[in-house]
Amino acid sequence: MADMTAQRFTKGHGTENDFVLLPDVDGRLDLDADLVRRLADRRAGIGGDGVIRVVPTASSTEKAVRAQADRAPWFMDYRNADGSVAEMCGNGTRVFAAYLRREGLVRADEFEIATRGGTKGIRFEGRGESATIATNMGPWRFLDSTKAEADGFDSMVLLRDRPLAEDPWSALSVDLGNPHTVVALPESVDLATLDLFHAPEVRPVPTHGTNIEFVRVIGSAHIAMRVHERGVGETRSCGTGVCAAALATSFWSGHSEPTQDWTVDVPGGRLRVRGLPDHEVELAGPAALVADGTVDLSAL
Ligand SMILES: N[C@@H](CCC[C@H](N)C(=O)O)C(=O)O
Repeated sequence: MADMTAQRFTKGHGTENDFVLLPDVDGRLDLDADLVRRLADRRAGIGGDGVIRVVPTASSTEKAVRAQADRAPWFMDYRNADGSVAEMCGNGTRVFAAYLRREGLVRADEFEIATRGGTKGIRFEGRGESATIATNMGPWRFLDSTKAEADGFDSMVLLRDRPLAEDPWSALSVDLGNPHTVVALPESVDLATLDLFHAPEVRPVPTHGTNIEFVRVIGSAHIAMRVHERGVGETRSCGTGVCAAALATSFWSGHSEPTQDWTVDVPGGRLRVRGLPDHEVELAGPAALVADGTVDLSAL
């Protein structure tokens, strides 16, 4: 009899935003929040910012996902390290795409994948491990476009270690399928020394939580960013966050849509953000698959 607790996995990352990939070609794996937390645990498990189940779209239990099956045969079932489910993961799309290609599950240079945030287009630029992978992240929007247009900001962010007497920082909420709050750091604040260990406070409190990006402009269409991710904590990169940061900064510099490519430096590397027609945005960067193995799920 097959050992049902022996599960194959691949470890991968996109600009050091790291994931445990679990192939589930029969759609039989019962991936609950507790199992995700155990797999993502960096001491007792394999370790990762998130877990990605690689599953045929048609086998998903989620109706909105199954509806994508005609265009996108594979579903990126993404979970945060705390076990919560998220709509989208930008870096995850590239790692997922690299895995599908390496395993021969997809052979084309351009194809679509299913996510909870809708179908996303993938395009390989170049071949081999050094290929850049571009994801059409689809449509984006400011959560409160009226406020964005009027004030440039719609919320406030305060770090837990900063005295309450200090002014909170102004921020803008951007929806990339998942929620983001982008902070334009005042000149006097050093991005590198921010303490992002604790979740920053956001006002008004976002209904479904938020990922929070801290941004510093370092050149023409070039920013540096750090992020505190919903359901994870500080990570070394966040693809949807990088798009939100570039879109917000471009907006603050007077462009309602990005008019040129933006370069975004994160602690784990560098990513490219490009505005696309129809209010869509593209994210491009590397993906690496670094280890393969088998995990005994009953031992976690
Ligand atoms: N790291 C991801 C985003 C993952 C989901 C996020 N933590 C959320 O809960 O929305 C990315 O690369 O976009």
